[in-house]
Amino acid sequence: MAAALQTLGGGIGITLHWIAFTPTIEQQATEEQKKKWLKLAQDVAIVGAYAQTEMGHGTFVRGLETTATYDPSTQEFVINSPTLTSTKWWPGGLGKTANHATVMAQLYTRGKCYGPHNFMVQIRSLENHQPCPGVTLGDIGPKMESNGNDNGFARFDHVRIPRENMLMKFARVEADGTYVQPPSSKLAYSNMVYLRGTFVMSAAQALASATTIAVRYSCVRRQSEMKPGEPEPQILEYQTQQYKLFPQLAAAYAFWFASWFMTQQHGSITGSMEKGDMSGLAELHALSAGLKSYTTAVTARGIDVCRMACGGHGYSHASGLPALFGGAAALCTAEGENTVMMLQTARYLVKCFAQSQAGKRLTGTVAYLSAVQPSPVAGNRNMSDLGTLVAAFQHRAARMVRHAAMQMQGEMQKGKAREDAWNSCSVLLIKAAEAHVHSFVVRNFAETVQTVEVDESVRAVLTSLCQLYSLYGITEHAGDFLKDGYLTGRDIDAASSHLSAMLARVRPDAVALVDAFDLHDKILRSVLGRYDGRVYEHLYEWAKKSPLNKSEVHESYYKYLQPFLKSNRAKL
Ligand SMILES: CC(C)(COP(=O)(O)OP(=O)(O)OC[C@H]1O[C@@H](n2cnc3c(N)ncnc32)[C@H](O)[C@@H]1OP(=O)(O)O)[C@@H](O)C(=O)NCCC(=O)NCCSC(=O)/C=C/CC(=O)O
Ligand SMILES: Cc1cc2nc3c(=O)[nH]c(=O)nc-3n(C[C@H](O)[C@H](O)[C@H](O)COP(=O)(O)OP(=O)(O)OC[C@H]3O[C@@H](n4cnc5c(N)ncnc54)[C@H](O)[C@@H]3O)c2cc1C
Repeated sequence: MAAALQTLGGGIGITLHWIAFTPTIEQQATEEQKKKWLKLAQDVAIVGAYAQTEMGHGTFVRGLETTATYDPSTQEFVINSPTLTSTKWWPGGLGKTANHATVMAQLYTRGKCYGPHNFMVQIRSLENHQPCPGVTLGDIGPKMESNGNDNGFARFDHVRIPRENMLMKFARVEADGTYVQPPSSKLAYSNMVYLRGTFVMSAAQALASATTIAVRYSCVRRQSEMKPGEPEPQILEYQTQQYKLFPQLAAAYAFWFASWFMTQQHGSITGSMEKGDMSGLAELHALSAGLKSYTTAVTARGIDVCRMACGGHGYSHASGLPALFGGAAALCTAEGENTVMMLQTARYLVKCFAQSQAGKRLTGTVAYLSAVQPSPVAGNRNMSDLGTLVAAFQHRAARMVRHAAMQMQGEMQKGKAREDAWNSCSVLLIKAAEAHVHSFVVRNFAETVQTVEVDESVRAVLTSLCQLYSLYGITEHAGDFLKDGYLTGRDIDAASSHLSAMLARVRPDAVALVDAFDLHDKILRSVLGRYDGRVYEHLYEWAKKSPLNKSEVHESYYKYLQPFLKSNRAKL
């Protein structure tokens, strides 16, 4: 049943039940509370939404307005939406599907506010699905994509819930209203860290789908003449088509491997946190925020490149690419707007840079910041060597982090407040954080292809893909590498020619590389990306099913066109 509903997910907004509501119970509820709600959620005996964002606040969680005020006389929390802008707005499934929600609200007890905490609130009757007393619900209306999901709104008019409905794994309120501090105030945000980590895999899968569609179609589609008189070639024979698609294909693999690392990191750091060791939380937050931001942004752009690479048929919903793009675009905003997330990573990098300046040896994904950076040397580097490529990306990131941090320090030395110095350097900070995440993705890609247990012939293909991804990044951001002379013009030229060679080397394996994603036609939902390649027959069948083709002469002719034509002809 649960599995069936999981597949139904895209239809009635149950997706967030699985990816946000249930994990929030797992991560924020006590063992006692899990006994009460977790199995109900896992068996879909209740359906939940993750209700955090409000009409007036999504990014700034500390600014949320919904209140949860503790009443010791009845040992209840009173959930209230005090203003219009406090209306919960956007949560998936909230409009019509969910009968429960974890509601993020400002906790008040004994007249003091302790910030945002999660509360379990039943929002609809389990008998007739009507909204519970004091709860107003609805759908927020059509969106860019994913209109099968009822992203909804909710207002609470002094709704009373038992004290035990506060998710109390970390922070607690005792029966008399005493607030018990959590080990870290940010543990209330831990489910967002988890969800951001899952977005990295969502991005990888979306880019894998788009490249599967575009590469397969590029082998079916023949167009133009490469040489006069010769048959029209597959469009994948054009170097420009390879230059559009293969870097996206390489990025799909790179992000897939990055999501493996993210999942492993999340498991080990949250495992340590369970034992009270919070030391890894800051790195986990910075990595998940940066990777989520970087991979979703590259994926959204990459899917649109794949759409354009399929010409007119790419613009048709038959291709599946517009829907993929709409879904990926949402990933750039949901679960932490990308700019804000990348600034969180920048905040961590500036902090680490200051620590390394004070002599601390850095570890983890920022270790390279305290490594002695090789001084810029003349060209003649081996630009096809993965070690050389990884070092170049780390040098670029370290230089940009140092530059942004020093720029900020300079602003403060001129007398600017820290917050003003931060704001006036935030474009530099974003670029430095992006360079940092990019260098992590390249390093992780290189380490994975060198260590993953595969046949050597497969390793060779993956190595070419990793070189292609890295060389594409260097040529696309050449200025960053040239700025301090670490790479020379000759190195960049060498990178470009190696990139061309990699395009040709990947070409014979391109279809195998997308087939390896093993995405069934039912998942791809694309006429252009069909496994059997029978595009044109199925494109025609698909078009014939268009609702407009139900009648030979559409009713709009009689209503609008016929009178319009008639009146125009009468004037002749
Ligand atoms: C933008 C945020 C992070 C700001 O939070 P705030 O409390 O204001 O923190 P500061 O920026 O002041 O930093 C203070 C301090 O806290 C650290 N920190 C922040 N967040 C975390 C965290 N999650 N884990 C650990 N540590 C954290 C930060 O690093 C600072 O540490 P210092 O040592 O430097 O002092 C916050 O408002 C935020 O997360 N906003 C985004 C909201 C969001 O993600 N909403 C998602 C809603 S659910 C959703 O969209 C679902 C979608 C599903 C779908 O569609 O599929
Ligand atoms: C498809 C979809 C599904 C969603 N599902 C859910 C859900 O299930 N549950 C839920 O609770 N929420 C959900 N959301 C809401 C989502 O989490 C928020 O929209 C997101 O966190 C962005 O917040 P916002 O809308 O307030 O954007 P804003 O923060 O208002 O962004 C507007 C602009 O302000 C900029 N900005 C904001 N703060 C800063 C800053 N400090 N520094 C620099 N620039 C800044 C941003 O970069 C952006 O350019 C969903 C949203 C979408 C699109």
